[in-house]
Amino acid sequence: MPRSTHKPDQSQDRLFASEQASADFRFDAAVARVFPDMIRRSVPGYTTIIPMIEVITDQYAQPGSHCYDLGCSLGASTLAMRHGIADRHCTLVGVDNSPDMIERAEHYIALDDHPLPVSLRCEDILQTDLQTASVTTLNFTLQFVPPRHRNALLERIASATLPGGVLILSEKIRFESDSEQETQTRLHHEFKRANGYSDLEISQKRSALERVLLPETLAEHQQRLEKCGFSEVMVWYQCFNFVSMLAIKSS
Ligand SMILES: C[S@@+](CC[C@H](N)C(=O)[O-])C[C@H]1O[C@@H](n2cnc3c(N)ncnc32)[C@H](O)[C@@H]1O
Ligand SMILES: O=C(O)C(=O)C[C@]1(C(=O)O)C=C[C@@H](O)C=C1
Repeated sequence: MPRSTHKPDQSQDRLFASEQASADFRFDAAVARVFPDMIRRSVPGYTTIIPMIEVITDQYAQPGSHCYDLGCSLGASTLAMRHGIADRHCTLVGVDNSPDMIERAEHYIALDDHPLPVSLRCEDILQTDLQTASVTTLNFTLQFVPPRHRNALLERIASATLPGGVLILSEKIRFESDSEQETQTRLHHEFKRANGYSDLEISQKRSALERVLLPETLAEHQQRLEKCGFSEVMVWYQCFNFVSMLAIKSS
């Protein structure tokens, strides 16, 4: 009998499949390698949110302004912004502090045949320079920023945003009501199960994220966005405990 030539798919997320000592989740080389598969199978609505970032960017990108994708990972949200900007003359910047993510993002961006340049910065979004912004995206990034730094970051984004400009903020949220928290978490875990994750994978990833992904309530997000200088805040998408908001600066 010939030996099987079947090779495991290196791009499939099996990172939590075998029993392991709990360590904090990090955006390292192993995560970067499987990230497209991981985020699609873990975040309900991710495959809807990405194309809608293009639609929203198309509505709000102002010629001559900057557009920022903060925590761009492999550039999925950056590319959606690039296509939304189309032929307007904007400066598109993707920022991530994981060198493993930025290295792979360079590759994905080069494969996307489009004339608008993308400038990638391997920097901390808490430090990166922001100016004359019309569209800024934080697609599942703020949740990883330590809570004590979130206010200053959003103030900096709001003050760099031009009148009529927007912030697209997607986050995992928690709920005030224990019963809703329990139900929405169960539904999220069912989504992961339906996407082929085992109970062991779900529980080990949950432990790894416990100290690094710190969700807040929708009310906390909305109040802070308004306090930081956005005049209108709305939820444009929600699936279970994952939401995306649009925060608009008045024109
Ligand atoms: C869930 S991923 C974002 C997914 C991506 N926006 C997308 O739509 O595919 C979060 C990213 O934020 C980055 N990140 C977290 N904290 C950061 C910080 N302080 N500065 C820069 N990047 C950060 C991580 O390295 C990671 O790549
Ligand atoms: O909350 C979870 O269980 C997740 O796996 C979510 C999440 C995220 O929201 O960013 C966590 C880490 C990875 O970036 C992919 C997905």
